[in-house]
Amino acid sequence: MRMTVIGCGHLGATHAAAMAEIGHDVIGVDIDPDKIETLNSGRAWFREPELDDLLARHVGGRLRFTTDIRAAAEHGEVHFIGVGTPDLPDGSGYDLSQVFAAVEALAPHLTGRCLIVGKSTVSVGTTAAVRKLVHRLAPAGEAVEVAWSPEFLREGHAVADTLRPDRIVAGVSSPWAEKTIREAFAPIVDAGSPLIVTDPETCELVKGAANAYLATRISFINAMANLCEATGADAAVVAQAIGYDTRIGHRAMSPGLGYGGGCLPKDVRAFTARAEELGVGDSFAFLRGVDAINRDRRSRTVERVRAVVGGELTGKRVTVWGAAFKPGTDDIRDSPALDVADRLHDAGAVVTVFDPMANANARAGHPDLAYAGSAIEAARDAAVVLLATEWPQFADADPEAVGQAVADRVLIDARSTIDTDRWAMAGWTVHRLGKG
Ligand SMILES: NC(=O)C1=CN([C@@H]2O[C@H](COP(=O)(O)OP(=O)(O)OC[C@H]3O[C@@H](n4cnc5c(N)ncnc54)[C@H](O)[C@@H]3O)[C@@H](O)[C@H]2O)C=CC1
Ligand SMILES: O=C(O)[C@H]1O[C@H](OP(=O)(O)OP(=O)(O)OC[C@H]2O[C@@H](n3ccc(=O)[nH]c3=O)[C@H](O)[C@@H]2O)[C@H](O)[C@@H](O)[C@@H]1O
Repeated sequence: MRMTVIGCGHLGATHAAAMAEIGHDVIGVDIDPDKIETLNSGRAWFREPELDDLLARHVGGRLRFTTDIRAAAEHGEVHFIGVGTPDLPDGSGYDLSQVFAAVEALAPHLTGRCLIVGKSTVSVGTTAAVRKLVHRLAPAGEAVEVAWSPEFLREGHAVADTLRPDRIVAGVSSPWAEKTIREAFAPIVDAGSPLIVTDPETCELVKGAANAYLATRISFINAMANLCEATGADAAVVAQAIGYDTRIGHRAMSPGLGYGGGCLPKDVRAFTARAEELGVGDSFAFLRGVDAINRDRRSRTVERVRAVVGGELTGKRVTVWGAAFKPGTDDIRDSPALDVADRLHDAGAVVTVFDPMANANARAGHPDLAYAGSAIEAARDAAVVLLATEWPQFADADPEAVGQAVADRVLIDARSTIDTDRWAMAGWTVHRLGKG
């Protein structure tokens, strides 16, 4: 099929490359010429495992990128929308301006039958609003249909999650839209991923529900972490023990510093705001708690560092291992690690950060912090090392080699990832968040 993907960021560039991989003829569109130039050279403008291989394989063949929305409009039978949907600064919902700008740019060039498929995360009711706009602006009128098929990929696993998703969900309004979506995703469905076809409202709510539920699990175990820290108990063991119940499971249950990134935090807030707008805010009041617990973990982490260095941060050398919001990416959007690093810096600590992938983005966005080229270099003369992003190379680091760099062998594991005994054998005092 001939397809376009509008918005070539973490979601869109990955989706475009994956659609080419399964045999479609794809044009990716973005408003940022620098991103387009990088993508047309066969690599992504951000770090994502496997993505550059796919881009290198297909760019110049059945995949190309452009800023020319008109050319793209003429090319596509299916137009995916993958632009950003940040939350509004006052937390009252999504800022949908990128979605509406993309549709306003695309629709006037649509002169024949085609399907617009939203992939961006939006609140319930957005498909209907987009459909109305499209029918007003497109010369082909109602021959242009609008469906939604939200994305569930995780950064760091984006390619695998797109090519072999746990499920695909599509919200459609006609048999033709369903048939077109089935054709678009056929190779993925044939390989075993279930495709759930539903109405657009249910589909929009599936995405909101999934992220709200994942965030709730993480905040639940972090509320347990608060309780464990107050009682001398161990939240990691609680998570492990309850997780053996197959109804509960072990994933998205790791206690520590809490969730960050460009999605879970804003999606929880926007979902809650939309429920309030629709008069069912009381049913989702607990999600305000989920968000509050998550924010509080960052404050508690700062306080733990302060306590460990003796109550006064001014002039104390603190190493922060990690800047990305999670391992496997250079994405620093709403990164818990950098938020804590900033707060430590603001409280007078001398903070040095190292991240295996995200140093450059962190330096650009947080220029007041100091950065090092390796985990050991970052630890030089430190009074405490804070492991803030769960990169495996931090857990695997040689405690003796790091020990020779630091002033004091004191480590705070904010991600429940360190083998405490191994570090203790090398003379380290290890504090683990979630353990009293
Ligand atoms: N990053 C992720 O892991 C996932 C993201 N999502 C959702 O996907 C959407 C996109 O997120 P990301 O890819 O992370 O954002 P991003 O910020 O990486 O990418 C958005 C892209 O859209 C481009 N853009 C903005 N306005 C445009 C327009 N009018 N026309 C064409 N391009 C335009 C931007 O230049 C940027 O390259 C959001 O709704 C997000 O919640 C959903 C699942 C996973
Ligand atoms: O809508 C989205 O954009 C995506 O949001 C998340 O994906 P992602 O943000 O890439 O990362 P996760 O692996 O879910 O981690 C999010 C945050 O939670 C933290 N986390 C994760 C798991 C855990 O047990 N504890 C915990 O604190 C991570 O460190 C990270 O900061 C969802 O997992 C995806 O399914 C979804 O598509």
